[in-house]
Amino acid sequence: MDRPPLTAPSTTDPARLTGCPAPAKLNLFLHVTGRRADGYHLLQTAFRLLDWGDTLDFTLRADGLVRRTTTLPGVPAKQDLVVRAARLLQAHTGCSLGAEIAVHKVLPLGGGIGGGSSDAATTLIALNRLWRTGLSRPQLQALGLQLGADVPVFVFGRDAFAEGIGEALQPLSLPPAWYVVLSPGISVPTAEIFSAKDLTRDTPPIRMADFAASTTRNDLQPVACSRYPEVRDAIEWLAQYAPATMTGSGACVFAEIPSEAEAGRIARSCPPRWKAWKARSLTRHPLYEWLE
Ligand SMILES: C[C@](O)(CO)[C@H](O)COP(=O)(O)OP(=O)(O)OC[C@H]1O[C@@H](n2ccc(N)nc2=O)[C@H](O)[C@@H]1O
Ligand SMILES: Nc1ncnc2c1ncn2[C@@H]1O[C@H](COP(=O)(O)OP(=O)(O)OP(=O)(O)O)[C@@H](O)[C@H]1O
Repeated sequence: MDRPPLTAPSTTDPARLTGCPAPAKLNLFLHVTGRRADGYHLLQTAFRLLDWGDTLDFTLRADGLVRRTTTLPGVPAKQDLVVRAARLLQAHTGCSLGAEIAVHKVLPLGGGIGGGSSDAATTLIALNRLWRTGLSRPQLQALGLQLGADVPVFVFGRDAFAEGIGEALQPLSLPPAWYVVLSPGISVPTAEIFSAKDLTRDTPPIRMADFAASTTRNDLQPVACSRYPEVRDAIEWLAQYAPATMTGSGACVFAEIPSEAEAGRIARSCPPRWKAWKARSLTRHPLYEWLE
């Protein structure tokens, strides 16, 4: 069955925001160009937002408590990026209000499609509205960066060419596209891939203008494939249909497909041990208009 598109919820109830979308992202390419003194890696990447994601509900609490009302296997509430995002916004603004947060998880965990990061960004955007804390988009991007390198792009809310550790963002105009995203059913820990001895860390920087014409790749892919053969197998399977690449640090892999019908056919023919979805690109984050 087709999914309805991710859209902003109605905001008529001042105490509740229901069905706030948290879209997935793809890294169309990812080059590791260096390493900072603190161990974080300098990257160049193109982020593409997808019309496929989690949804979150927020209910105001007057007592200042932040409570997660849903469970996420393997992730205690205190470590959940949505709870951490809410507490960070509270601490940063001195806000005395709290919230109940329900996360309706659709995106696979540890998939390189930024699920946790996007949930965190949606929490920052939604609570900034519910709590009337009035932070601007750049202020929320900076706050998001404290939670993870992938959070700022979701607050930025558009496809982006990224540098730095992924936080220096320039808007990227890309034609609409359909993708098949395939999850080989495993989680790949991002830190393990970045810390691998055999990771190439000296790819020469490209210019944003050259992105489409350059030969690009995901520098994290060979490392993930050698440690997690399922990722390599998934790329090989999808590559029968179109050039296939890993997103982020894996485990998901994707390919751009010329039509929705073909993307649907490929997704349906995915081997039963894996999961595949068709997904359309987004031009803007569905909550884009909630920030100036
Ligand atoms: C691979 C990507 O998904 C590409 O968009 C991101 O770079 C990862 O972003 P993320 O999951 O938000 O990552 P974080 O939670 O900030 O970092 C997880 C771990 O990955 C490593 N890390 C992450 C980002 C980066 N530019 N360099 C790194 O070396 C660090 O060891 C860090 O401890
Ligand atoms: N709300 C959340 N949703 C998913 N994972 C979360 C959440 N909060 C904390 N986590 C933790 O973060 C880890 C990475 O999850 P996530 O799904 O964001 O990975 P990812 O798609 O590889 O992200 P990225 O592309 O940003 O590296 C999970 O394995 C989990 O332990």
